[in-house]
Amino acid sequence: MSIVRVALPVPIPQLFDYSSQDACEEDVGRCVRVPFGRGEKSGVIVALVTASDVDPARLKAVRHIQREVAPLPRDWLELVAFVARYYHAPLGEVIALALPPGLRRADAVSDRESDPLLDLSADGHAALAEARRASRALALLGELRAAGVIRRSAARELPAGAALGDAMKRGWVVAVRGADPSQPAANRPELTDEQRAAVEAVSAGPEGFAPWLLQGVTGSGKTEVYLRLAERALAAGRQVLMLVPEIALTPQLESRVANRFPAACVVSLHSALAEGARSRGFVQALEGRADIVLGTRLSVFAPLPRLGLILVDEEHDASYKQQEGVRYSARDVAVWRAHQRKVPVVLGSATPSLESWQHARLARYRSLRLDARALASTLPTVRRIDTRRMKLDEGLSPQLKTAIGERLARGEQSLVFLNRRGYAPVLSCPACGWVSQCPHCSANLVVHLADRRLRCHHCGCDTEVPHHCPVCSNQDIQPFGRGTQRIEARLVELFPEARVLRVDRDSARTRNQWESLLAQIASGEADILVGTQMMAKGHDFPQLTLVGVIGADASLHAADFRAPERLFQQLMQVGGRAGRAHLPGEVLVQTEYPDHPLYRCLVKHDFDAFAASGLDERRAAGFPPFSFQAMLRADAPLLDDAMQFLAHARRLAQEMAPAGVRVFDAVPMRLTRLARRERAQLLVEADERAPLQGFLGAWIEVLRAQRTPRELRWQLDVDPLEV
Ligand SMILES: Nc1ncnc2c1ncn2[C@@H]1O[C@H](COP(=O)(O)OP(=O)(O)OP(=O)(O)O)[C@@H](O)[C@H]1O
Ligand SMILES: [Zn+2]
Repeated sequence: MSIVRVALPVPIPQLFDYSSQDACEEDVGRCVRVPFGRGEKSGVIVALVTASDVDPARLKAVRHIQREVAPLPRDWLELVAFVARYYHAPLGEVIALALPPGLRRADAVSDRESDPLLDLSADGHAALAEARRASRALALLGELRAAGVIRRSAARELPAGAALGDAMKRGWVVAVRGADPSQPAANRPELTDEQRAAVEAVSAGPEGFAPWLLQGVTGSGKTEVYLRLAERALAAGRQVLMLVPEIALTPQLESRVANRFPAACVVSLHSALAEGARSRGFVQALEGRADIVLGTRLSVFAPLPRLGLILVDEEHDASYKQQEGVRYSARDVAVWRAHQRKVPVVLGSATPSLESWQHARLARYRSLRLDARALASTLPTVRRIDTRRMKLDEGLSPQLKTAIGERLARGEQSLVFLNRRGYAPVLSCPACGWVSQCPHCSANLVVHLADRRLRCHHCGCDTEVPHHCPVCSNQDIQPFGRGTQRIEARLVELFPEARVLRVDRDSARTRNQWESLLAQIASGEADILVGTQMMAKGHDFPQLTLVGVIGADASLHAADFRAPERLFQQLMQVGGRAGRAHLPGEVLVQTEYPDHPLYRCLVKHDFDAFAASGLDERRAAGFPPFSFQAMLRADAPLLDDAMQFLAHARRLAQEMAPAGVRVFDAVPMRLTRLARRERAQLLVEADERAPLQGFLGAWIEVLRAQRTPRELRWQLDVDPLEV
C-alpha cells in the first residue's frame, strides 16, 4: 500500500493524504477522486509519501486514479505551486482553476481526432488532370489543389465544399499524417523592414529565457510578427503559447492562426468552451500533440512539454488579471513561466502597461519597436473638438456630424465610440428628485429603451421602466445622460439613409451574435457603428476611416491612479481602428478639456511621452511600479462587520509588519454596496517585493485563524489592478 498526498479544491491551504493499493511515482500529477467528508472530491496527486501525520488505520482510500491521460508534469506542478505561493491562494484552488472540470473530476476524456488534415490523393490529381466534364467534385479538387493541405472544417467552407463527402468517397481526397506543422499557407505577406528586424532580433536573441516588449503602433502588424516567431518555434519542433485578452473579441485571430498553419494542431482554450472541448484541448497540449495553444488568461496553465515560445498580445489589457477567486495576472504568470521553462516571451501592445514599459526602459525587458503602420502610410489624424461653448445634438458636435456625413457620401465607415451601454445612465423625476437606484448596489439603474428595462450593470437586476415616478406619480420622468442606444437612435434620425449598427455587450451577447456583427461590418453592410470598448481592440476594418470619441472626459478625473492610463490606452486603441488600410483615417475627440496633457499626447500619438510623465507622477506618489501592493478586501451584509474585520486585520498587521511595509486605513470601497453586500478594503504596500511577500504569508495565516461573522467574506489581492 502507498500513501498519496492530494491537493483538493478547498479554501484552506492544506493537502490531504489517502491510501492507495497500487499508486506509484508515475501517478504524481494524476487526477484522482477521493472520499471527502460525506461526499467525494476530485484533485491532483502532488506527491507520494512514506509517512503521514494521519494514523495509517484511519487513512481513507483513493477511489479512482485517472490513468487514461498522461500525468501533469513536474514543471506544471511547480507552476501551480508558484501561483499558490505568490497570490497566497490554497494550492487545491489554483489546481481547480487551472484544470478543465472534466479532467479534474477524473472523468474519462474522449479524444478522437475530429478535424483531420486533408489533401489530394494521387487519384485526385489524376482525376483533375483528366477532367473532361466539369463537376462539383472536380471544382472542389481545383480549390483544394490551390489551398494545399487543409483541415476538413476549412475544406467544407470552400466554395465547392459541399462536394467534399463525394470527393472523399471516390478516394480523391484523403486524410494525411505527418505534415510539417510549421509549413505556412501560401499567401503570407512579405514582412516590412521593421517587422523583419523584430523577428530577427528575437531569433538572434539569447538562448533560453528572454523577455521582450514589442511596442508597435496600431496597425503596425504585430500579429504578423507573432505568426513568424511562431513559425520558427514550430519549425524547431516546439509548442507555442499565445495569450489573447478576450477570445470572444478575437475570433478573427483564431482563424488567422489556423489558416496560417493548416498542418498545425491549433487548440483554443477559454472558459466559454464546452467542457469536452476544453478537456480535449488541454490533453492535446499535455501530451504534446497541440502545436499552438491560443487562449485567454486561463490558458497560461496549459501544460506544454515542448514549449518554445510564449506570446502575450495586448499585454496591457486588464482582463489578464482575474478579479475573483485566485486573483492572478496571466501576463505576469506567463513571464514567470517563460523564465521557468527557459524560453522567450514576447509581450506586445501599442500601449504597453506602464509596468512593462518601465521594464523595457530599464532594459530588464528587451525592446522591439514597430513605429510605422504595415499597410497604411500614416497614423490617423487626431483632432480635439472643444465642446465647452457648443450646443451638442444629443451629445454629437456639428463637426462630428459633418465628418460622418462626408464618410457616408464616400461610402466609408464611421465609428462613434462611447464607453457606456444602454440608453441613458439614469432615469429621474424632475419634480421630486427621484432617481432610479439599484436596490442592491450603490449604483443607478441604467435605462435600456431597446427592451424597456431598467438594469443594474453591476448586479444584473432588472425591472420594467415605470410609466410615472414611483414616489410622486409625476408622468414626466426623464432619462439623463447618454449611452450607446441613445446615440444610435439619434444617428438613425440624422442619417436615415445610413445603416447604423450598435456594437456593445447588449447587441453581442453571444459569440454567434458577435461574429455575425463582425461579419456585417467587414462585408460593408454597415455605414455607421456605435460601439463601446468592444470595438476598441484588435479589429481591422479597411473601410473604417473615422472614429468619433464622445464622453471620454468622464474618465479623466476618476479616483483610481490607473484611470488615466486606461483612458489613454483605450483612446489610442480605438483611434487606431481608423484608416488602417489605404484610406487615410481621422479621429475626432470631443472634450471640455482640450488642453489636458492626456489629449495633447494623444494628438501626437506620443505614447512614450504619456508613459514617461505617468511614471513620474507614480514615482512622486510612491505608486507601482515604484512600490508593491496588496489589497485585503472584505464584504458582508453590514458595512460595520466588514470595517471591523479590516480594522482588526490592520491591528494584527501593524504588530507583525516588518520595517518598510506600510499598512493603510481600512476604507469603504468606491462602489460600496454590490449585490446586497457592503464592501471595504485595506491597502498594504512596500518598496520591495520580498518583505511584502514574507509579511503577507504570515499575515494571511493569522487571518485564516480568526473567527469572523458567519456572513463575512474576505480575500487578498496581490498586485491589485484597482485600488
Ligand atoms: N507585412 C505585411 N504586409 C502587408 N500587410 C500587412 C503586413 N503586416 C500586417 N499587415 C496588415 O496590416 C494590418 C494591420 O495588422 P495587425 O492587425 O496585425 O496590426 P496590429 O499591430 O495587431 O494592430 P493593433 O494593435 O491596432 O491591433 C492587417 O490588415 C494586416 O493584414
Ligand atoms: Zn445592482
